Amino acid sequence: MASTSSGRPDRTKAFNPTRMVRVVAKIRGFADSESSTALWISVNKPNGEISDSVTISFGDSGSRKESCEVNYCYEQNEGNDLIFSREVKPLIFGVFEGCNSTVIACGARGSGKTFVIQGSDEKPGLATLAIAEILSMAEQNGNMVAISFYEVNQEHVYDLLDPKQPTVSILEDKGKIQHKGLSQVPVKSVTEFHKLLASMCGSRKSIEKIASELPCRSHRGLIIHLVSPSKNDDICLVGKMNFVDLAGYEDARRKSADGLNLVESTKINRSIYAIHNVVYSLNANESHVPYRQSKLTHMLKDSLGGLNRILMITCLNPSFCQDSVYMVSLASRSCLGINRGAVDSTKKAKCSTRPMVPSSHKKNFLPGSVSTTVKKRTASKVHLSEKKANCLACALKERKLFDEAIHRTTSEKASSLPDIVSTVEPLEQEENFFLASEVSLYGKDHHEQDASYVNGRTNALSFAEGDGMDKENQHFLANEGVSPPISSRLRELSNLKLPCSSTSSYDQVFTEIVEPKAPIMEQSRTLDGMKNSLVQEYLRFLNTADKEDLKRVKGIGEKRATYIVELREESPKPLKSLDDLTKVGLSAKQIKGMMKKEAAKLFN
Ligand SMILES: Nc1ncnc2c1ncn2[C@@H]1O[C@H](COP(=O)(O)OP(=O)(O)OP(=O)(O)O)[C@@H](O)[C@H]1O
Repeated sequence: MASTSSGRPDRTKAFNPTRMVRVVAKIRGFADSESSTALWISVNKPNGEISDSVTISFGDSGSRKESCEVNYCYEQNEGNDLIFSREVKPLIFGVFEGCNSTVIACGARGSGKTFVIQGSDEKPGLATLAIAEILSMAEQNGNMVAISFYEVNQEHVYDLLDPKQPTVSILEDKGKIQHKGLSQVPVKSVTEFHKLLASMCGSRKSIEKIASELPCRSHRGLIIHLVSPSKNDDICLVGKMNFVDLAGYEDARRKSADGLNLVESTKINRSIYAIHNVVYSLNANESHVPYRQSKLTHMLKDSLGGLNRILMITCLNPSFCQDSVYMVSLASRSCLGINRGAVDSTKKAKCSTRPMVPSSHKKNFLPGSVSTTVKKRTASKVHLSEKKANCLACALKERKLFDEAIHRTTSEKASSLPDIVSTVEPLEQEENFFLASEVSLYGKDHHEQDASYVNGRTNALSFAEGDGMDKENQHFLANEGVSPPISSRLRELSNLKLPCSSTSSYDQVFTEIVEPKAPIMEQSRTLDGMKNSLVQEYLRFLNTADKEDLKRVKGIGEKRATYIVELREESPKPLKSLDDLTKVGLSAKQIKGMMKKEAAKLFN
């Protein structure tokens, strides 16, 4: 352990001033029940163990290869103890200096998150190893240690150490975050820590049966609070170490193994996107960090920004899993900014060490993009029965702490139900929002539909708002605003020298060079193909883009963009052909005009 002569940790070894976020991957070992098939993941570590950036590729040599970059990747044979000594121990030194750290395990379902964070009796996880280390260091330094355990389920936070608490409220006062109703229990030894875990497991038995039949995807967190006496006796520095075992990512459209409905599943995925968005924003030094996009990120706010440290461990299934690829690509996106970052020495101390990525570059750098839309929603728009159903599921849902502990009995849950139903926390009341995440990279088609379910409104906007749209109609042909990505793409395609109509360029190219056997048929077939592909691309964009991107398309203003987003609640792909654009109030003439404008050569 690095420490100064006074016994305090050596800060210089704990901090790398240019790195706030580190993203590593861990390929899980095979579980006993699995047959060890050929691995579909390969890792390229250009500098071996000291590589600061490694490439992970997916698929065997014969199939499609996708790849992405992370800071490091731990392979199957590399255990929690190695990850602990290389990744977590340095963070612990920071905690003793009053600097918070957060270790987040993310990944698809069954990718080994719990195994990494909690581990097993024989192979303790990172949280267990950390508490042992922190307690030992605390003893030497005369610090006090306390812990909190919580679960975030469907945007409700539950105290796992106190079953009587209905929900934990996240309050913010001048940037300071309070977890109202979350207990902190002092811990003096690892044995005490294990006893606490065991006591939580005790209440599991009575409800195990019910719990096994109920939804069980949730985020689990451990906070290790450290109170350090400073040189100045009257001031205590408090450092926090967080461990978060995120709910497993699962494509919301697939039938959930634990009976979650689409809304519940989408909500979980949104909160997973939210934490990635926060990490990305911090990493990219964005002026606005979207902490309030989910309960978990709001809760962790004071452990994520500033000089605090984040270790994101993206867990990978050893057998093929598209969700795993998707998750690691999200995590990779968060870490790309690190490698391209530069220190902005003009910023204040708190920010000066954060990597800077010019905002104009951010989108271009990234292999994928996650765009977010925060939408305020009033309580009245939530159907009460749906809300009750969700609350019921939340209240009855039980899961072990890092998969072992259950904190409430059925009767306690039942008795707390009215509270839960009637309790709307300030955040939810005022900012009951939805995070729309649109992600494109691997498995794009497969996953992007989550974005389509982002808006909880069940009633489609009526054409009473048509006035506004009419204005948009009048406006759009004259509007020569900023071209959205789709426009550029359409133009790019339409600018190809294609056998489309009797344009001079086509005539020149084809009359001079080619002697077509059946020119007219060939030409019209190619033309139709191109037209069709442009139309499909355009429709796909309309079916998936977020509101802000939609608004950048000519002919689509605030009202129409809102309406398109709302249409998606009823069907993930409401616009299947150009004719369907009439659903959003565009006339056939306008549609033709719009397509002509974008791809004139094809639509003449
Ligand atoms: N390194 C490993 N070696 C052997 N088995 C492992 C390893 N990591 C995980 N497993 C096993 O794989 C299974 C899934 O692991 P785990 O429960 O940690 O995944 P998870 O990502 O937390 O799942 P979920 O998303 O459902 O919460 C478990 O049976 C676990 O014991």
